[in-house]
Amino acid sequence: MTDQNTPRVYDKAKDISANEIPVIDLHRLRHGMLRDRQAVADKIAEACRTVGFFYISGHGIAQSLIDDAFGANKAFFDQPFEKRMESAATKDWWRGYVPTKQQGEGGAVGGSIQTYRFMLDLPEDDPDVVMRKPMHLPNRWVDHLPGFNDTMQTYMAEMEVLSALLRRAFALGLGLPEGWFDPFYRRPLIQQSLLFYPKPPSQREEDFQIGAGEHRDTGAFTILMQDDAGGLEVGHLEQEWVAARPIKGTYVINIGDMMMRWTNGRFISTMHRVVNRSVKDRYSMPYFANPDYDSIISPVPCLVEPGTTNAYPPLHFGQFMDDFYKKGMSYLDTAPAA
Ligand SMILES: O=C(O)CCC(=O)C(=O)O
Ligand SMILES: [Fe+2]
Repeated sequence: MTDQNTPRVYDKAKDISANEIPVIDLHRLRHGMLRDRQAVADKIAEACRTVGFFYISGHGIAQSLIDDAFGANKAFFDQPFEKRMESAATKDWWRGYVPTKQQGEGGAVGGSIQTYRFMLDLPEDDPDVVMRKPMHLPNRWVDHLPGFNDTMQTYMAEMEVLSALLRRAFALGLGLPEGWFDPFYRRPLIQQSLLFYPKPPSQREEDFQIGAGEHRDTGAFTILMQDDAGGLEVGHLEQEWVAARPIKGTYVINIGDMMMRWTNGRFISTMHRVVNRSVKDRYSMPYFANPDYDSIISPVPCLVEPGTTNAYPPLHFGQFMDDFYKKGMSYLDTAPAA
C-alpha cells in the first residue's frame, strides 16, 4: 500500500538526442513529385514503426499564426476562474472549458491540466448535426476576448490542411494509395485543445505534479504545438521516459490508438505524459486528428499478413468516442475547484 501523505516524485525523464525522436522536414511532401513525397513518407513510416513520435519542420503553418494561437490560449487561461467557467463543458455539450481532470475509467487523463476544447463546427442542417447531438453541438466561442474566435477559426482551418497532408503521408508510407484515409475524414470528430499546465509551486522534486497522466491518444494521430517550457515525456520503446524537448517551429506528431488499429499494430501508439518542471506555466495545443463518427476502424486488409490474424476487432469510432468523453466528464459529478 502507498502512503497517501507521501508526495509522489516523478523521476526526471532522460534527455535523448533528436535522432531518437526524428525531426522530419515536410517541405518535399508539400511541394514535391510523387517520388519526393514517397521519400518523406518512408521516413515518417519508419518513425511510426519504431517510436510512434516524430517532429515536423517545413509544415507550412506560419509562426505568426502559431504565436496568435498561443496568445488566445494564454488570454483564455488568464481569465479568472468564474469567467472561464462561463464556457465550461457540460455532460450534454462537451466542447469548451474542462477545468480539471480526474484519473478516470476509459483512459481519461488525470493531472493538473486544464483544457479548452474545440471540435468541427458543421452547418446546422447537416444530417450529423440533426441526428447526433451532442457530439456535433457547436463550439463555445468566447466573444468577449478580442480576436480569440477569429484566431482559433483560422488556426483550426490550417490544422485541417496539415492533418490531410499527414494522413496522405501515412498512407504512402504504408504502401497504400495516398487518399486511402480520406473517406474517413468527411465530418471528422477532430479536437483542437488549448492546454494549460500551472507552474509547480517550487523547484523541489516533490512539488512537481503530474500535468497529464500517462496515456495513449485515442484518435488516429495528434499534431501538437508546445511552448518552450518542456515537460512532454515519451515512454520510448516502453523502457524509460524520455523528454520530447521543445524545438522551436516544429510540431510533435504522435500515433494514436486508431492508427495502430488501422495498421494492425505496425504503427505504434506510444505512452506519454506531461510533467511541468519549469518555473513558468506551460501552454500547449494538440490537434487530435480523429476520424468521422461513423467510421468502423479495422486493420487495412493488405496490412494483415497472410497466415497471421487481424489483431483488432472492428470498432465503431463514434460510439467509442461518445463513451470516452462521457467517462472523461465524470469530474462533473463533483464540483470543480478554482
Ligand atoms: O501537452 C502536451 O504536450 C501533450 C498533451 C497530451 O498528450 C494530450 O492532451 O493527449
Ligand atoms: Fe496525449
